[in-house]
Amino acid sequence: MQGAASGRQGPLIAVVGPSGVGKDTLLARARAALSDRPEVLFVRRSITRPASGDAEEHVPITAEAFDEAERSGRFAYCWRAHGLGYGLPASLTGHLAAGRPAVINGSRKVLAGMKERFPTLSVIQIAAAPEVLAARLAARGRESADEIAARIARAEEPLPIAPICVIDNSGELDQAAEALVAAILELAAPASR
Ligand SMILES: Nc1ncnc2c1ncn2[C@@H]1O[C@H](COP(=O)(O)OP(=O)(O)O)[C@@H](O)[C@H]1O
Ligand SMILES: O=P(O)(O)OC[C@H]1O[C@H](OP(=O)(O)OP(=O)(O)O)[C@H](O)[C@@H]1O
Repeated sequence: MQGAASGRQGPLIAVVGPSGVGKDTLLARARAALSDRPEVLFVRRSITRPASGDAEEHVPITAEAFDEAERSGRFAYCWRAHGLGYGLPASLTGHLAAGRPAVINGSRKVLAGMKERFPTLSVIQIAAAPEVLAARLAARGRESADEIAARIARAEEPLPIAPICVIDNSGELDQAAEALVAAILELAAPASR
């Protein structure tokens, strides 16, 4: 509780990168690897998408319920992308206020606004070659061909905030997962020491 005593917010760690790069798969690995560090919160997002059995176990929410939750301030933060709404639970605010670290799957395009809201935000970027992304999205089978094309078109968008590191997930999942765990631990350390 050192962070709470000193008034310092815990680190908020956003893992970002284009669709298909492996964010959710890597986050699931990292969460399992850090199960002995319960103070590191892996945030469960509300998304206006039905549960799909993919690597992210999000909370499905209707568009109407999302709008209402946004209006009444029941998200710590929320955004829209790819025609969907994404919300972070209000409980995140208290977790950070207690000086504890949290990890989210973030959107590249809202990083600047998120940094204003959460000054302790750090960014970890995941990268992979565009042809790898296209193959993975097709194999994942969650989006239509048109939706996949739109997501690939956004693959090269620049980040509004410089990442503290870039992890290449074009190859072996194990290697990239190890790098992500190391990066999270380094960022999480000051608040949990
Ligand atoms: N290093 C990897 N090697 C092979 N397949 C991977 C790797 N990383 C992720 N995948 C697969 O690629 C697809 C997209 O991964 P996902 O975690 O859903 O990406 P994102 O959350 O960034 O869209 C999934 O089917 C996943 O199993
Ligand atoms: O602005 P962007 O960086 O493109 O990101 C937009 C949104 O898309 C991703 O989520 P989603 O679960 O819909 O997609 P993904 O798993 O294919 O990345 C990501 O986590 C963001 O919430």
